[in-house]
Amino acid sequence: MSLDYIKVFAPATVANVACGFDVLGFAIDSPGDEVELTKSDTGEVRITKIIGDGGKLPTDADKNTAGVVVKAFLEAIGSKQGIDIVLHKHMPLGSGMGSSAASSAAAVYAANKLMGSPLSDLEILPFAMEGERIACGSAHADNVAPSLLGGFTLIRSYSPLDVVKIDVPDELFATVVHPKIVVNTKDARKILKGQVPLDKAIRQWGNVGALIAGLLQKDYGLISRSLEDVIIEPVRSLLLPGFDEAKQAALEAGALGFGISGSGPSLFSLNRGKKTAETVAHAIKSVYDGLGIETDLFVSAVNQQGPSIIRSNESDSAKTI
Ligand SMILES: Nc1ncnc2c1ncn2[C@@H]1O[C@H](COP(=O)(O)OP(=O)(O)O)[C@@H](O)[C@H]1O
Ligand SMILES: N[C@@H](CCOP(=O)(O)O)C(=O)O
Repeated sequence: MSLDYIKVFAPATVANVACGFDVLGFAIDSPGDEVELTKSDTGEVRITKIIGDGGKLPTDADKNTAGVVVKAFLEAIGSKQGIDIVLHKHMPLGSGMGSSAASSAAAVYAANKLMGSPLSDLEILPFAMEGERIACGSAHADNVAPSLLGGFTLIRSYSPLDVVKIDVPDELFATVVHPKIVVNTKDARKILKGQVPLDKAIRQWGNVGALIAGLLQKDYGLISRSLEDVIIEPVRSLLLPGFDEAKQAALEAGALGFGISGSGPSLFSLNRGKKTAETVAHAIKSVYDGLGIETDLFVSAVNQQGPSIIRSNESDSAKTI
């Protein structure tokens, strides 16, 4: 039986991880986006339905990340296959949890499977990056790489693309708090300065190297000392009400470190143990409760799986036998 229909989930992500602007990111278990892809004989890639976006997202396949990545993938493999896409959005747009990237990762992973997996997961990453270009004008990979490959990823180089997966300690848990305000990645990139003073660069690359060493050596003290961003956070935190108070509350509640998730407004902390991660989540929530801003809380280990197949016409037919 040929694969004609597939439904795939891809996870939300925390990009930057404090010191690693555009180079570090990790996946969490939930939330995430789902896509359903069905082969058609139209020869076109179409977004036929979007559920859960409140009507905010474009259904034009050239404007929605899910459509853009499938088109880029089909073109690269020289296929004229028609594909209909149903997108289930489970994340608000402009959340800082890699909402646009989760759609891209799910869609390109599903398309590759539907076409018989001609390419590896690493080979389809550049198509997922094209989704980010549409979403925010920059083809950064620090959300799409962990969403597509799972785990904690480091982009050593963009040209040529060189992605490294980093092992993390089992006891490491992330807290992600989404205050219900919107920050568009495009806008949050525009306010950044194009140049970095040497003293700040020295401090930042020291932190990136040490964070990776801390993760690999399971050295929580080193992880904690390295979760510091002296370049991006001082600028972007000005956009985020309650940021300083939330940071203080998270650190007092036992977080190893705290920062902006992606371009915000979501905030993240890394913690030793699930219990601490939950305590930290509630400490941050209290700050936002005090400001009258609603929050969604997520606590998760680093998701190692990346995308998962929820169903397909093959799995459906296997069930009916
Ligand atoms: N499938 C999609 N999911 C989310 N955003 C999308 C999608 N397709 C296009 N976009 C556009 O991307 C922008 C949101 O992306 P971004 O600001 O990076 O949010 P996030 O930080 O949640 O990823 C919006 O302008 C939205 O219209
Ligand atoms: N490195 C990017 C990451 C943006 O993440 P998002 O989840 O806010 O889209 C940046 O910081 O601009």
